[in-house]
Amino acid sequence: MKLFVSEGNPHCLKVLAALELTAVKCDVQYVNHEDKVVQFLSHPALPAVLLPNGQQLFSANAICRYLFEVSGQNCNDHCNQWLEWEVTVLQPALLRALRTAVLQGKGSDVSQILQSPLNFLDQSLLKGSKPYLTGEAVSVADVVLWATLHPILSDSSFTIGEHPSVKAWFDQVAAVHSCQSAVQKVLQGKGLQAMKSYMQRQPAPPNSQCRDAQPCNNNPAESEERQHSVSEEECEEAALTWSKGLSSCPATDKQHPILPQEGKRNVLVTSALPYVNNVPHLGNIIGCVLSADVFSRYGRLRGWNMLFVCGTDEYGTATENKAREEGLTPQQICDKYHAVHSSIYSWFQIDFDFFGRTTTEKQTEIAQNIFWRLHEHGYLVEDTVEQLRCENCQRFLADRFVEGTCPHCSYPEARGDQCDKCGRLINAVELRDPQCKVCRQTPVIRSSKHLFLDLPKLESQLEQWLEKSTSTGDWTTNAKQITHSWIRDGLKPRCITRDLHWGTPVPHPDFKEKVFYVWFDAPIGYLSITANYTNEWEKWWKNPQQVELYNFMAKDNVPFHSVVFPCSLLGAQDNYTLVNHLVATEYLNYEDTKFSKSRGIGVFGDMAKDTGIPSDVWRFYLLYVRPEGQDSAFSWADMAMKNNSELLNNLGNFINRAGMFVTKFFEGCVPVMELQREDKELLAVVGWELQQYIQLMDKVKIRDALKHILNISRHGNQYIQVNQPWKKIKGEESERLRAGTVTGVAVNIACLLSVMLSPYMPLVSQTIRDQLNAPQSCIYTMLQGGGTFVCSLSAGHRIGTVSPLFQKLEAEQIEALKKRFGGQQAPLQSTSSTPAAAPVAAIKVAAVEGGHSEKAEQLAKALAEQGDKVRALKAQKAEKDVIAAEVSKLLELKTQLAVAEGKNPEPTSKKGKKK
Ligand SMILES: Nc1ncnc2c1ncn2[C@@H]1O[C@H](COP(=O)(O)OC(=O)[C@@H](N)CCS)[C@@H](O)[C@H]1O
Repeated sequence: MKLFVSEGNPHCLKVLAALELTAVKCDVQYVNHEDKVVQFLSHPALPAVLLPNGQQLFSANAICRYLFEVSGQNCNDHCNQWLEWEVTVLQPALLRALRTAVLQGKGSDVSQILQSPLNFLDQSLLKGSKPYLTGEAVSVADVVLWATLHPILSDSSFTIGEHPSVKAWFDQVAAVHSCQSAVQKVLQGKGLQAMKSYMQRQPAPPNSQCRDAQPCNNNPAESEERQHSVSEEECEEAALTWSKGLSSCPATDKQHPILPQEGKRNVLVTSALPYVNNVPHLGNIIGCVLSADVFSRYGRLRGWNMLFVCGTDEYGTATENKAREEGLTPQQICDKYHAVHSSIYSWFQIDFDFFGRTTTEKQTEIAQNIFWRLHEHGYLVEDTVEQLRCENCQRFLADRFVEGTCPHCSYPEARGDQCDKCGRLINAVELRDPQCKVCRQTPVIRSSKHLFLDLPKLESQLEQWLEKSTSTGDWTTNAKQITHSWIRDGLKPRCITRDLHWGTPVPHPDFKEKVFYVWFDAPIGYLSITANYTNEWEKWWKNPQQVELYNFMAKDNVPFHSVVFPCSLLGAQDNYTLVNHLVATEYLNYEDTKFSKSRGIGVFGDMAKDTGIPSDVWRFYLLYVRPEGQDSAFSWADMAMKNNSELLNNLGNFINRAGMFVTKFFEGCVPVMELQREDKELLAVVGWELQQYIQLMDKVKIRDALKHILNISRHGNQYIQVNQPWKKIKGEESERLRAGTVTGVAVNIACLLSVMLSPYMPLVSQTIRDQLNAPQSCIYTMLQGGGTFVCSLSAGHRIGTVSPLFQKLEAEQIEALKKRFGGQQAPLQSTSSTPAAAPVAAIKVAAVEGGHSEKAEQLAKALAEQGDKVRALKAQKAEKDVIAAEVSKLLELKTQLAVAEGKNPEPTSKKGKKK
């Protein structure tokens, strides 16, 4: 066996380390970077190994794996997964980092490029709590990842943030003698500079940002770079794929009820169930239903057997309050707002297979069944709780409906769960002078017996399941982190009953006046909604062997889906399907503030349709700014800009031009195409973008995948611009032929774009296919496997009538919309004659708005947001220091507001405040 390596080649480091570590017998030959060791490749590929049977390996990871296997150390699934991650995420990022550092001298960019993969590695090592990646001993995965990271992590001139687990692991592997010796051989003690000559010979890497969790770089210059690095083989392969044309597709019409099928990928998709007591805002829409819809549509196009369910979450205090506010019964509120939700989602083209609700008999039946199973297996415990009860309102008060004087700092407006002044957590019964926030009467303390889900008893089962689910499924990083922090802090029993009327009744005779807590009840809604769709619901929900479950939500919902609900199902011991892929977004904010249902801040689902902007454009923009990895913001000005630049000038312009050339220059029929090198390069680049799109969509990176669609139309526009078919069509025969080829390739790219757009902009996608008269099978063919870009509109194909797809959004129009819709939520027409009571927070804001300056208004807003932030952090059980820092900002804002309102910044007496 012979191994060929070159000095200064970073890929050779891992191979030499693996060779020494495994002690496999092998001749090592040093060659130049340009030497073509593997004859049948058009470009030099090093390292390479010549095996005893004459075959060659020329992927560094494959060589390492081979060496370990020969020495009897096989790579298990976990190890394979790390190798996969290294090659698809870490290595592209590292090469980019090396490129910027070594060739462009921009060492400061390295940290940003590597932040996301290093965070991921750090978290995984922390969670795995083993010295090495796959266990107690060094594996091929450790060698490969260590070698990739070595050039950067061993150079102290880079500051790349704190990754304590990575550091400990890296130092351990670096201390292995074989690794040190490999470093010496490859870098010759010259550090990064040893790699300069190798790096200079490498083509610019593809836009690898889009492969990991970082925001996608949408820079056309980088796409151009990718085009220049296409090899001869890639061109030929792309042309061969293209020439295969369409394959016939199986029937894709949905047959209800959709049930799991043998031999199919059966995918059950749930979107979090939005609360029925209000109109959903844009944050709710992107956080759950729209994201789930895009993934379900994509899955269907891929030929997976998908079922997508959702519905309204209808029980709980919030509904009771809304009913009181609107002078309706809770049931009337549910009926009214369920219809409002349905109509909003249908306008947004959310293609549920079933949109149900939680106030149904099936819900009672299934929730009570799970309850009894938990009871039977000893996972419920009783405890007595002291609560505040308002005799005037005749109900126990949830924490957020009581206010009083803080027992710690005497602040008179402390809430039932915390004091906004001193930041301490409060038990509502400890408040001095408590008041019911609805009627302002003084509540009394009553003891009440409740049932608790014994989470500590279920903890080990939960951890075992989590280990498997998070390592085999696609859980977003925030979902893993939030879950991890809950487990880290230790699980406590959780109360699952409430002294309310509006809820699923607790069936136990000792608790017959009580109902289930909404967060025990709501996720059971997924099951009952499916049961209302089909009697055979258990084929989805008691079938983990055959079904893969995706849950879509935003970060605040995570612990209920990753800890509490799985514990309910595990404890019930009925072979329930548990979540395999927990997909949580961060938050979408509104301009520079937070969406707020109670204060009516932001754009709400019902307003969107009144703007006159098509629902596909709303979908596009929300998906373009989908809070993947970090919070993002809806901005009117940005929406107009993205519409005008990306949809109109880029995507729409390309598709329209391609179609118009066919219409104008070729009488509506796709011309003959004779592919040249330049066309094949484009096919390869477009094929590569398609593959990236599929890889990202498979991993539910919806926002990043969208950027690849836009890259394709950018490539297409550039191709048209360079080739100028409108000029060539007037030239000689060969030029006219060239105009035909360019037009034919372009219109086929337009067809591909319609397929890729389908999950995002269903109407626009269908309109493009109608305009191109494209065969239905194009969708099926192009999304098969890892993505195949074929010629679907062959020469002679007659297209339909082409017309523009998008309209410009003018600055004045957007300003007017912002004024009209950008502030407060318009009240929905109430069906009762009683005027709707304004929520408490809204009254406070209104008071400030009425009497004081704009500054006070801004501060009031900021204060409310900061209050939300503090509460969210507490709910997420964030670190104490983090909470304390945010509480001190909150207090500072409070003082500033008091000053802006001309008041004494010290807390005023409650009596004075009320006046
Ligand atoms: N600002 C936001 N950005 C993204 N996603 C958000 C935002 N605010 C909330 N959400 C998510 O929306 C859905 C629905 O939220 P809602 O408060 O109406 O309902 C619930 O949280 C529960 N009824 C869910 C029971 S399964 C949710 O996923 C939020 O995380």
